[in-house]
Parts: sequence; structure tokens; C-alpha cells
Amino acid sequence: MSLNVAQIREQFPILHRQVHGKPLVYLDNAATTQKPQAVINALTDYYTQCNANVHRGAHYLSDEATRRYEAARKTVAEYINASRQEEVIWTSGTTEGINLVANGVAQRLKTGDEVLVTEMEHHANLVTWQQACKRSGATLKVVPINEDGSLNTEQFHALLSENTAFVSMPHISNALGTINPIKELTAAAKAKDALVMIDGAQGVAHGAIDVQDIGCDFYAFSGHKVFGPTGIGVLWGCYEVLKDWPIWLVGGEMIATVSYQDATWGELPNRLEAGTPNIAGAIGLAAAINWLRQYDAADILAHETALLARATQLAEQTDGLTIVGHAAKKIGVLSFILDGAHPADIGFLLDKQGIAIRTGDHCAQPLMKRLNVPGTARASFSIYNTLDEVEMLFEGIKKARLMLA
Ligand SMILES: Cc1ncc(COP(=O)(O)O)c(CNc2co[nH]c2=O)c1O
Repeated sequence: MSLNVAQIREQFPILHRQVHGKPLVYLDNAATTQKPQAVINALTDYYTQCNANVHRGAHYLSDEATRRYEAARKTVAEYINASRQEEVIWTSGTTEGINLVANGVAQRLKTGDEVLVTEMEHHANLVTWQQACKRSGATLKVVPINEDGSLNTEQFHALLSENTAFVSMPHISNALGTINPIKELTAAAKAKDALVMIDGAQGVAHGAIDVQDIGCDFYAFSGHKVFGPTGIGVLWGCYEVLKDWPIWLVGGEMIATVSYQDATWGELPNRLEAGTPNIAGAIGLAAAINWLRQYDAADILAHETALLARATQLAEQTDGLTIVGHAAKKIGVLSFILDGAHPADIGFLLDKQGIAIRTGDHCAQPLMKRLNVPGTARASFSIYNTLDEVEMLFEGIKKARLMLA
């Protein structure tokens, strides 16, 4: 059954506002998604009904806040098919999750070890590993992309060796939209006894994730990419790997005993969650997942695929427009460049028409250099976008071109 997009849009108050006197056409979903009323209500309800600090509370509000906070963890664990909810570590987002893992890896790597990443990385999943290799004397290796923006899987397999200690790769490229065959690549890396991390920032909003099916050791994502609040994210880790992972931050919540001279650490998940957590953010993220789960993942994918297909068709009909990233398997991301126009100018002129896209290097500077472009203009679609909005995007591009001529 197809999605009732009109009914979905009614649940997003922001989509009914105007910008520059024009109806908002929000096509920047790879940067962050908008929030349904259900998420807004969950945040309001928390702060008006049971705001308190969690764990070891001595009063009703703290107990209620703790119940909702840990229920949120359970919701996330079910959504990603974690084997146990202690594998779900709350973070501030994908970036922190990857840093937490890289901090541990850096302590274990030695000279001669190799870390494998790809040419399509977001800086969060590249600079982290660069620094881990610099700190440890390990070698960073980069798997190339093909001309269509897909990953060169032959080179991936060729670069894997007995020296490969760690592989980190994106589920989906934020700049190109490429969906990587992470299950196949993870299996190949595990066959070499490498640990595997998936940068899942762009993966979670397009249907449920199954971390056990993927077979990776870590999967990180951000709440704001899946209709949840900013400032909350998840690092999932396989329990057997995560339970002894090097401590990332120290302080309250994560200790077992403390003396003036030393301390011992608590159990998962608390040992990797120092300080007062983002309680509201966790509850808001669970509300987002519960909201999303009411829609069939296949219907979401079909809808976004239809939007991308129409956008690609119109792009191919637009003189002087070059699509950047046209892998066979993509989510609803259309990166493009326009002859004679800087991406920033395109974004500026579209904004004046109420159309929100993102321009620049998308935190993937090495990728832009590899593609020999200064940056791109990127439209990214979500469950609440419509075919009319795709048409408005290309009407807007035509107007922008006339203004730039
Ligand atoms: C693939 C990928 N990895 C990591 C991150 C970092 O996520 P954060 O910790 O929540 O910031 C992003 C954010 N990507 C984008 C943020 O804005 N435009 C984008 O394309 C991403 O797309």
C-alpha cells in the first residue's frame, strides 16, 4: 500500500510555513530531517510531566524519567535488532559514536596494522581514523570509488589483508547517495579477523536496520537524521566487543567504585555513558522511531525511489546540469553541478524561492577533490516530500539559471 503523503505532511508543522514569502520546499533531509508532532509532543510531555535526573533517584519523577529513558533504549534496540539493549550506547550523534570507537581502536593498533576506509567518507568517518592511525603508527588505506560514485568493491577486497585490523565505511554516502553492499563487505572483512564499523548516519531514516544481519561490530547513527531531536545519537556495539571497549569519558554514571587514588568502571551501557545524559533527546528519538515504524519500510523506499527517479529524469533533461553520483543503488539524494554556476549561488537563489537544499563539500572535501568539483548542490528527499516539490525544484533551477545568465 502506498504512503498517504498528505496525511504524513499534516504531522510536520514546519512544512506549512513560508520562507521569503514562499511555501517552504524542504529538500535538505540528508543534513537533518524535520520533526513530526509526535516527537514534539514527546519532548513537551517529558519537560512538563516528568523532567528529573535519571538512575538512583529517590522520588517519583526520577523513577518516571528513568523508566521512559530506559524504555527509549529498548525501542532503539528493537529497531536495529540488537541482541540485547545494553549494546545501545547513547551518544550526541554519529560523530561522537565514531570517535568513541576510534579512541578505543587507537589504543589497540600498532605499527603494521591497517585501517580501511573509503573515498566517499564524511569527515566524521575519515579524520577520526586518520588521527587514530597517526596516534598508533598504523596505516590508513582508502578504497576508491568508481566513476558512477559506487564503491570499487574489487579494490575493497584487494586492499583487505591479514594486516587489516579495522574497517569503517558508510552505509550510505551523504554526498552521493550511494548505498554500499555493507553485508557483503563486512563478511569479507570479518573473514580477515578485522573489526567493522558502519557509519549509519544516512542509513536509519530509510527503513529498519538489522545490525545482526549486517554482521558488523559497531553501527553509529544520529537521532536528527531519523526525525528525532539533535544532540542524541546511538552507538550500537556487539556485546562481546563492546563490554571491554576502552573507556571514552569518565565521571558520574559510568563508575562502580571511586577512591581518591583510583576508580573501577560500571557495566554496559553505563560504563560508556558518563555524566547526565540527554534524557529528553533519548525519549524524543524513541518517539521518532515509534512514529516511523507505523509506515512500511518498502513503501518508504518506493516513495523515495519515485522522487529520485523523477528528479533524475528532470536533471537529465536540464542542459548544463551534471549529476554527481549515479550509482545503480542510491537513496533519495541528488547531487549536481550546473555549468557556469557555483553551487553556493544555486543554493542562494533556490532559497529565495523557498527551496532548501544544501551546497558545498558536504563534509567530504577529499571526495570533492577526487570528483574534481568545488562542491555540489544537493537535494535530498524524505518520506514527506512530494513529486510536486521535485517539479518545483527544477522550476527553481531554471529560474536560478536565468538570474545567473
Ligand atoms: C555519512 C555521515 N556520517 C557522519 C555524519 C555526521 O553526523 P552528525 O554527527 O549527526 O553531524 C553525517 C552528517 N551529514 C550531514 C550533516 O549535514 N549535511 C550532511 O550531509 C553523515 O552524513
